[in-house]
Amino acid sequence: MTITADQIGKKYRREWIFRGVDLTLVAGNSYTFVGPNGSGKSTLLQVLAGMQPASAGKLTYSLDGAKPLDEEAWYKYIVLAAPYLELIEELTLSELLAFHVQFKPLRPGVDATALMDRMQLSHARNKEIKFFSSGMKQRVKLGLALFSDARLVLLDEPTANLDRQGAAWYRDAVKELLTRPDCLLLIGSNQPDEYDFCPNVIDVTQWKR
Ligand SMILES: Nc1ncnc2c1ncn2[C@@H]1O[C@H](COP(=O)(O)OP(=O)(O)OP(=O)(O)O)[C@@H](O)[C@H]1O
Repeated sequence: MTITADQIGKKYRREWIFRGVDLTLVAGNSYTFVGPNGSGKSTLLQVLAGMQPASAGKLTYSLDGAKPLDEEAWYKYIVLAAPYLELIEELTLSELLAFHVQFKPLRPGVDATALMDRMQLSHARNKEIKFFSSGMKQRVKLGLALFSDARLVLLDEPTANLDRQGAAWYRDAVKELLTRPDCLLLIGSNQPDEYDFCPNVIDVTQWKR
């Protein structure tokens, strides 16, 4: 998977959040977008994920050097974990995982039982998500992102609401993901310990014009 951004920009009403973004993001690598609150990290991740349309420029996704993918097919390759994305609160954890895998299978060798175990949430399998603590919900979001069979993994504020043990679990899981050469990891963060393993740190304020 390679994502190419050619002069992309995003504006809300008259305000450009970023402009003139040129990027080539290649599988087997991780990239972290940093910048102060309100600088546009989440917006850029959402545009790169195709969840928000760019206001200018062109974004292309291509697989293994082949011709660019149709925009309608992008979602098949993407998982995103972010504080602003909601889980389905009425489902139990078991039901949520069963629902999720209908659309996005888990990585080979990982099933729902193993994933609950990896998330250290087996004890809560029959609890409705609405009764989960904020840290438990964050583990679910990260677990679904890190263990789904997706080529593009986007993590916005990955350790939000996690305790020290949860943050250590995140670091182990994300490092395991980085061993996969077919996977492209994008992170939005203000917390160095969320991305200190990442060699490509990109300040989004350079595109604020
Ligand atoms: N739907 C929207 N309509 C109007 N403005 C928006 C919208 N979404 C975001 N913005 C504005 O875009 C700017 C960038 O917001 P964004 O959430 O991308 O920043 P961020 O760097 O992720 O911030 P934080 O570190 O606080 O999460 C902010 O000024 C925000 O108010």
